[in-house]
Amino acid sequence: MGLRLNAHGKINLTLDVLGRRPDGYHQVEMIMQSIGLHDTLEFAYRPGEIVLDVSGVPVTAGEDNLVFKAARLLRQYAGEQAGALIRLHKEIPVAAGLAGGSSNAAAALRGLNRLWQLGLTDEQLSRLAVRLGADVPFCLLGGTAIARGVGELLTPLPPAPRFGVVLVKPPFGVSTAEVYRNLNLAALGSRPDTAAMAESLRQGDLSRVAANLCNVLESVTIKWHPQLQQVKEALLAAGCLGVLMSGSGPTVFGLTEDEAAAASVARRLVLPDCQILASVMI
Ligand SMILES: C[C@](O)(CO)[C@H](O)COP(=O)(O)OP(=O)(O)OC[C@H]1O[C@@H](n2ccc(N)nc2=O)[C@H](O)[C@@H]1O
Ligand SMILES: Nc1ncnc2c1ncn2[C@@H]1O[C@H](COP(=O)(O)OP(=O)(O)OP(=O)(O)O)[C@@H](O)[C@H]1O
Repeated sequence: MGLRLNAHGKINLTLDVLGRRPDGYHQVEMIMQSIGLHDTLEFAYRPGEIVLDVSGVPVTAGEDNLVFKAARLLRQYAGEQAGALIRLHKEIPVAAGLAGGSSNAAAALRGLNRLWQLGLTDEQLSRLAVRLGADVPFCLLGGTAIARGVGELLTPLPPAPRFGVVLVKPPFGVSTAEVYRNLNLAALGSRPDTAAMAESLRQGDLSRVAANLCNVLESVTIKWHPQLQQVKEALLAAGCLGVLMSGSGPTVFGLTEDEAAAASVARRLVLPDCQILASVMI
């Protein structure tokens, strides 16, 4: 297999919801951050058919896999004679709030654009990306960015420090659609200060970054799963400087000075049934 791409997960350092649109989607303002944890996609040309082979964390290999959907979308430009064998190896937990599927879709768009020599620009790919999911345009861009609109209007921020990230994935998933649907916009409680978070990142000030972590979707997911509050407390007790739920959850993350400190916290944590991973902001 000639072409190999990493598809990185993300965490949300802030997540604010500004309103509900007539189509049911929500206007958001959030600071998104890529992390080292990644899946891998390999691409080889195959005339006339798209074949997807999945290994690692179990996920559908059928037509509802986002890699398949991305390939279908791009094939409109390549023609039916174009095809590919795509090998997807999954490490990112599924339905976790880490954009695993979205990052796979973004990597599929990038990989097949190259494999089929389509020459689509980043802007063209981004317009296709949002049709696959609100997080997919960010996953194409990567790094650190403010996302607005439904998540597709991106303002890149300077590269953030490589702070360590401890990820705790409880033994259940949540539906992003259900979480948004149950959000009470009239009673959001504390809201993120996006500008203050962007400035804290620019200064590389971990204690200020920690103090500005805020995600309004916690009000829904933690109410449904109060054990997430205990996970947050356990991460703080184990030495993380700040903790937050990522996206719609249920993964909770803690921040440390660097990846080695994250690995040390991950080794010390005892949270039965939870998956615990050490990673880094990239
Ligand atoms: C929670 C986040 O992951 C934070 O980055 C995103 O806002 C969600 O991104 P995503 O999972 O890629 O979202 P999609 O797959 O496009 O949408 C899943 C469902 O979430 C809801 N949704 C998503 C994004 C958004 N801005 N408003 C919404 O209301 C919609 O009900 C949608 O049917
Ligand atoms: N390649 C894929 N990897 C993971 N999940 C996929 C993939 N393709 C389709 N899915 C489906 O997408 C749903 C959401 O999975 P995903 O891991 O992307 O969730 P998530 O991390 O909560 O995403 P986000 O943070 O973007 O909301 C799952 O129900 C899963 O079956």
